[in-house]
Amino acid sequence: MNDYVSFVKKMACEILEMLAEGLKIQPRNTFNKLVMNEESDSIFRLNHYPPCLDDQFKGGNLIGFGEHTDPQIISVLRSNNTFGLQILLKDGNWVSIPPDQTSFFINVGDSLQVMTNGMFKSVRHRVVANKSKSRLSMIYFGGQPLCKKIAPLPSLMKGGDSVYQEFTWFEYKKSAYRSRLAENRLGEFEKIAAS
Ligand SMILES: O=C(O)CCC(=O)C(=O)O
Ligand SMILES: [Fe+2]
Repeated sequence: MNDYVSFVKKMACEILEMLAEGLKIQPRNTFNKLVMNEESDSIFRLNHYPPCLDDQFKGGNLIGFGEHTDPQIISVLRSNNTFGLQILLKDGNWVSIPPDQTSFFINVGDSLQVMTNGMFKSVRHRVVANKSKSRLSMIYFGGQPLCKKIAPLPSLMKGGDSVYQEFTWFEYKKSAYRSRLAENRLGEFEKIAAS
């Protein structure tokens, strides 16, 4: 397991470096150095969703993991071949992500959304229970140290305004623990546009 975590951490860092390069951010290690920092608040989670019998569905979706956005910078998910993960589209529809045990599913976290001033979105997702098969997933969440300040990068504001106030990862977590899973945890840090 330690080997797997080291591998996905390295991959997450390489992806973050490529993102910075694509966005012409200098230095190129702006994002990945946060995850590589010895004090980075990264976690690894294993989820198991047992199959749910038909009569528990009562016609609707039975939720295995409620809707939310991932808080950290980047999430690297792998699952078995069981459907369940869905993402919310802008039009309000949920779409299923086809499971593929040979692929990684990469998610932008709230922190990356803030650092890119909303250019990259942390997509809302959830897991619905499967009627016949159990789902297993493992996710590495690459985060920053608790004391690190999170704010939009000046080079990405291009003369526009910052959409978020600066806050520390510790402040985000403190406020997230007080909130419900489905809440927009960035709401508290959004700047109100002057009218
Ligand atoms: O189990 C999954 O596919 C996703 C779980 C998830 O979104 C999470 O652990 O944050
Ligand atoms: Fe998630």
